[in-house]
Amino acid sequence: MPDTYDLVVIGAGTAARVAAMRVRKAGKSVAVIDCRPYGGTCALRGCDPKKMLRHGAAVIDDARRMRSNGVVGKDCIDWRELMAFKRTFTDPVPGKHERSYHEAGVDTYHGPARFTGANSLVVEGKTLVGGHFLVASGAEPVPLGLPGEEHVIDNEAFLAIESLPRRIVIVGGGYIAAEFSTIAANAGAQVTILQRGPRMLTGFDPDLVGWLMPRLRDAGIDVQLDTEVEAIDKTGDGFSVRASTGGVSKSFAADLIVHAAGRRPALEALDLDAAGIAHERGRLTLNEHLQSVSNPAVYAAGDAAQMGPPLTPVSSHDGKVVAGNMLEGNHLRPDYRGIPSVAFTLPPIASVGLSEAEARERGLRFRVKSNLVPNWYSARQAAEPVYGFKVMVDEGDDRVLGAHLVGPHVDEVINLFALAIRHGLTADDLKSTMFAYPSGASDIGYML
Ligand SMILES: Cc1cc2nc3c(=O)[nH]c(=O)nc-3n(C[C@H](O)[C@H](O)[C@H](O)COP(=O)(O)OP(=O)(O)OC[C@H]3O[C@@H](n4cnc5c(N)ncnc54)[C@H](O)[C@@H]3O)c2cc1C
Ligand SMILES: NC(=O)c1ccc[n+]([C@@H]2O[C@H](COP(=O)([O-])OP(=O)(O)OC[C@H]3O[C@@H](n4cnc5c(N)ncnc54)[C@H](O)[C@@H]3O)[C@@H](O)[C@H]2O)c1
Repeated sequence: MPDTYDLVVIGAGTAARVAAMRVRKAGKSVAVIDCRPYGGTCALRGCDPKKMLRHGAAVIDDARRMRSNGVVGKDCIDWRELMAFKRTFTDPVPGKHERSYHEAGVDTYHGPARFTGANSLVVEGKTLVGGHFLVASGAEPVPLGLPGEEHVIDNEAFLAIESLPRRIVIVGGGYIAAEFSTIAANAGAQVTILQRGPRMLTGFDPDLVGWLMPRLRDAGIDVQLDTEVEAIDKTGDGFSVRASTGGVSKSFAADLIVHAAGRRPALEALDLDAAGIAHERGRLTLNEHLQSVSNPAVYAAGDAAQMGPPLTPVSSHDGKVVAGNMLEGNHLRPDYRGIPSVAFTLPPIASVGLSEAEARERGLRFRVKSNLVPNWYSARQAAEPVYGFKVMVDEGDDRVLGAHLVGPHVDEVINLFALAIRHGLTADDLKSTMFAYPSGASDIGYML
């Protein structure tokens, strides 16, 4: 006999949890399935563990900048202890999540889910029939398609390594490369980033990325741009990563090679065709309500849907949208305006709203204020050599179109610009707000 539910959710990450709990609260029967420990990427293999390790790196970076400014002593990280600190957060997550599902009356299943029909899937050898299905299966690293790819570890493995190797090569130059290199280099590893494009962090403003790069290099990170990885060979004492820059071959010795070359929706194992769920080039084909265009019982959310940027707040937002649509019929659409994004480098770099290039492409009339300001108090009090901004304001209605920041506190300050963009505040609204002084926010008036 199949078990029947109003909603069957594939995945137990952020998007899944928000949707499952809302639908259950409305009195519906819900099952959640995950093939990994409960909690998802953010809590177990992404944002949260990464930021705990990064805090150790930040202490080292702080101490180095304050050297000759009153801070003395040896700065170093005990990697094993730092990892143990991380586990104080991550270890309890699966148990806590699963308990809270049970307390709410949600059934939990463990194992890979695979569709067997338009309204059924199989997990743990059991068939589950659903009124609705939510694909919240997240994302996975893109296959590199290189000889020796099996020697490359992913984010999950990196965030769990028990001892820090001496030489680390990172394939790719986006968020994960920038953040993991910051952690590893400050913890004492020699890190090389191999990025195939002409710059790192392509989702961020190019001028600000340019200002940040010397800080990565000062931390000891060797950034090789326009460098495409081609093959990985096992050597006597580790690996050799073969790459090419403008047709010239190079090789890099490594003890550990980390994947940071992008992620794609995790859909392959689901057998979407068995349920008649349309997909194209590795992405689900969804309507504006995050519902499959070909199987109306199926919705998707978060990294699996990739309608918005693959970030945790987006997964949570999507979860609310799909829960509302499944409960009351399609009436909600995701609203992706003003989503802030931060790469947690040292210092962090942040962005929200339109880029300068997008604003120009749209033919908008706007003013841009941009400057590198290490002489401002916020930077000086932290002996931070990199502090800069670029803010665009519409010439017509004075609304903030986009804000791009690099330097101390910008991972927090960007949220005030996000508030302004999402709620249509003007530059004047922001300028006339009194922010606590001295704080990162107290610089906002001077950026507009
Ligand atoms: C290293 C790293 C750092 C990040 N840092 C940040 C950050 O600082 N800020 C931020 O906003 N975002 C960050 N992100 C992105 C963020 O983690 C994701 O956008 C978010 O966690 C996605 O949530 P989700 O619910 O869509 O999917 P997930 O949390 O990935 O959940 C999907 C779940 O589905 C399960 N699953 C997949 N296939 C199946 C199957 N066939 N059967 C059963 N279960 C299945 C998986 O095991 C997984 O647990 C980071 C990502 C990474 C990789
Ligand atoms: N702080 C955050 O919010 C955060 C942190 C980590 C990850 N994430 C999410 O996870 C996603 C994946 O992160 P990511 O860093 O893996 O991807 P990314 O898309 O940010 O960057 C991947 C980079 O790798 C390069 N690349 C691809 N193949 C290559 C090869 N063979 N050789 C050299 N370079 C190659 C690409 O040109 C690209 O610039 C991000 O899009 C982001 O949404 C977010």
